[in-house]
Amino acid sequence: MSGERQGFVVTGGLALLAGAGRVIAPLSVQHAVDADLDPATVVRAVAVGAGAVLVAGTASILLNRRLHDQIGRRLAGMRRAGLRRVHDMAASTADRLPSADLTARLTSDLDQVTTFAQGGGIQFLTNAAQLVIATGIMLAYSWQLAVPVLVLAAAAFAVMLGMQRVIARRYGRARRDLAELQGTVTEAVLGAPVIRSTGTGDRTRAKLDAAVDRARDSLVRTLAPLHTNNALGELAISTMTVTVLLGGVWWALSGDPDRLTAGQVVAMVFLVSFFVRPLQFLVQSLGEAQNALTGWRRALELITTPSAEVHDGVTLPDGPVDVRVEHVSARYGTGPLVLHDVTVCIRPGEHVAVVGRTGSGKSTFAKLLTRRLEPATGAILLNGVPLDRLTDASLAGRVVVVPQDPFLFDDTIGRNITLGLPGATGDDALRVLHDLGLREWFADLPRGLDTPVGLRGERLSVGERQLVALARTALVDPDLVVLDEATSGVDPATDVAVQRALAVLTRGRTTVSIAHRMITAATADRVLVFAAGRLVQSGVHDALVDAPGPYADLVAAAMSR
Ligand SMILES: Nc1ncnc2c1ncn2[C@@H]1O[C@H](COP(=O)(O)OP(=O)(O)OP(=O)(O)O)[C@@H](O)[C@H]1O
Repeated sequence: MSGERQGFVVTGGLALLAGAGRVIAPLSVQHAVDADLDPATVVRAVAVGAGAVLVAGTASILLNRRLHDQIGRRLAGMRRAGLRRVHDMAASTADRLPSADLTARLTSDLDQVTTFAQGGGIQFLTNAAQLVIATGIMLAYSWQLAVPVLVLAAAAFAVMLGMQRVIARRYGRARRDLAELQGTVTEAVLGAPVIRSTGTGDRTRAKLDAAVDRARDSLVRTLAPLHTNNALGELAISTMTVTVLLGGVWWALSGDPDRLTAGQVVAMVFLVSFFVRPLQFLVQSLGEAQNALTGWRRALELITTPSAEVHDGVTLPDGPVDVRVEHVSARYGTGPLVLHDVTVCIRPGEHVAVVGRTGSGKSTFAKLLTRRLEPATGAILLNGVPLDRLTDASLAGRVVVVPQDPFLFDDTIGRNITLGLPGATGDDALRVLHDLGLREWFADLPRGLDTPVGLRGERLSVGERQLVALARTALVDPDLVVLDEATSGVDPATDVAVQRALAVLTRGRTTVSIAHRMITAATADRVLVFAAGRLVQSGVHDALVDAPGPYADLVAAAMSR
């Protein structure tokens, strides 16, 4: 037997023991009653009953421990795998991927599974076992009394199930209203300065009040079916008890030789409640079980989404990188094409500046080069190898992106610079800062390399964050740099430092700069001009600026600012 199957058998066995232990009590009572409460039989019955309770309790504890342990381990594994997938997706896609949403969804899905499995799930198992055993004993005692009980139970089950669906629907509505309330509160808190400065406090308060009222109303609406269901359970128990009692007594009086003994009638009455309570519980927790199952399925779906990482591809051939873009067009998701039929070659060591109006497709072009977006048509080749066949491992450190606002980890400047190169030391960081002409900037730092940058680098300005990212990039010594120039928040002194560092970094290295300032375009080897998703001009600054066309217009617009 495989380990997993053996595990199921042990779990099932423990659940049966726990369920059976509870059902022994009515049997003991029956023996005691049928022996006319003979002291010896009563003592024996009590001893058996006590033993059964002990066995049921122990089985329950063992089952609890076992399930807690196994479920905990399995869910932790799923959480790890799921978060890894979210991280991979965030690193390898340019779509506006709601990674935070995915993480929140995974967390709540798995929490749902945990809550059910560790709480209701264990009870679900023992109650199911109890239901099966109680049914078996009732049928063994008297099918004549058991059948009406089962018919009544089936009817009660059907009604309770229908009611449960209503409850689930109303709970769903309540959950949506609560989420909306949460969203409204978050918006009001985050937008507080805007709300105050625009004098729209009253409107916000009214919106908040309405959201609170909606959430309260929909929560209240769940109560009526909930109470009805509980009442239905009680009604079912009473009806069945009366049926068994009246039926048993009437039968006893009929003088039928097969009639039940007094003890058996009493035991049947007990069994009815041992039968209906679990039924009620099962119906009530069916919704939770369904939610848990949906959560489990959604988490699995996320975990098994194929990874975009390339492990078994080709290694990027050594040396400076040449880039060939052949008839490439691109789109986001299922949206329209935002880049059309772009063809361009970038020589090894060439510094190309990409310019164009906002929305013209510059960043999309950069994302394509760094494999954060797949071309819809056409191909991109690095050193003659299609980009989608290059392994992630061979691209790491050789193709590097410097975003507009680089991400820094909550650590020191030194460690943020050295993190890309395993084994790099503070001396390496100092050397690279020196090479990039950043010693002066560095000298002004309060604690040198040990200066903490804060969460996401918030203690540094955008320009300074770019300086750290440029130093990090220079230390890794990549063959292709794709740089998105910062558009704002860079003071003149830092700007000079950035330009100086850039000049060193791009020297002899294939570089694609998304240039937001004309100075960057003017100092690049070549300028690519994009307009409405098309590459409309390509050439050196001096030649383009003198010819009438989009580039000359852009330069003129920049000068008139
Ligand atoms: N993640 C995305 N999902 C959907 N559409 C996008 C996404 N990113 C960009 N776009 C769309 O693609 C087009 C090109 O955008 P892109 O960001 O490449 O332009 P850009 O020239 O870099 O602009 P900017 O200078 O403002 O950054 C635009 O119409 C934009 O709305």
